[in-house]
Amino acid sequence: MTDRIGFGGRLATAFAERGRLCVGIDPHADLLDRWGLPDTAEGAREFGLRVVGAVAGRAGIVKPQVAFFERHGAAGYAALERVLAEARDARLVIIADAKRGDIGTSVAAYGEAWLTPGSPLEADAMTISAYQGLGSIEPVRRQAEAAGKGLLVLAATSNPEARPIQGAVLQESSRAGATVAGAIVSGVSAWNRETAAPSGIGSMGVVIGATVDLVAAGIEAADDSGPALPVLAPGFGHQGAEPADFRRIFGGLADGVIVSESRSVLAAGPDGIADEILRRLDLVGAARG
Ligand SMILES: O=C(O)c1cc(=O)[nH]c(=O)n1[C@@H]1O[C@H](COP(=O)(O)O)[C@@H](O)[C@H]1O
Repeated sequence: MTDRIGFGGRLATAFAERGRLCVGIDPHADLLDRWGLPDTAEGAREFGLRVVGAVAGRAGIVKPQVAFFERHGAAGYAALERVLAEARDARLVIIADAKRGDIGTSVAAYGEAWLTPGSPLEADAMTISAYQGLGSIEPVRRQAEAAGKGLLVLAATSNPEARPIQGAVLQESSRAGATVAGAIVSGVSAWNRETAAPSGIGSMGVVIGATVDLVAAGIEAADDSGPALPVLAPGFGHQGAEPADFRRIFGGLADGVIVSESRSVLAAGPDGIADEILRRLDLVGAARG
């Protein structure tokens, strides 16, 4: 069933009501230890449930990093399903940080897993890579549009090793002369403008690290004729970027920025996380609305 509000609409509501902080759910082994939990699927489940409990009623968006559950095998997936169900019940916007990508027929199976309403792994949006060509993820784009879900396509990631590849300049195609990152941002922006967006934010977005120099990466601000482009922005907190700087960092893309933090929030531990979420929300406070 099509959700008319769509990912962009749910994001706009979350921004207006709870700010734009997204809390990562990354059950690293050392964090589990700090939280007094075992490094097992049960530990990851308990960690995830407690993070969801702390976010609910404070911030509006969570981003489970799938790999930290996947490393526990089938039991890890069962744990993730529980955490996702709890986050859905709490009406949080869920971004599955799955970073999938493949040729069309295979990538569609990923879309079914993460974006199909009723799937045990159902999220509101997923991270995806287009390094097999933007066209390779078209099937997931269609699935997302039909189900009112969102895509966040890796464009310029926060890790410094990404620069030589994501900053490489295209030789052929209609986007010759653009960097890989710039071409992904302009391609996804075009998709975003084509997607019906009843709110001011669209549902097709990108991932750009807050540690990235947008000009050096060849990324131009979206043209402002359509709905804002959702921009999942990790790199705040532990990786060094300051949440309060997000407008300066993202310039013309700032309206769609999701300020994502994992370790900087999670390191507060089970007793401190609720206050830390409120503190980080205050830092991004100017962003509300
Ligand atoms: O897609 C992501 O979320 C992501 C993209 C990126 O460019 N850099 C990046 O760090 N991430 C993820 O964002 C989170 C960052 O975690 P912290 O550095 O602890 O805030 C991790 O879950 C990463 O997998």
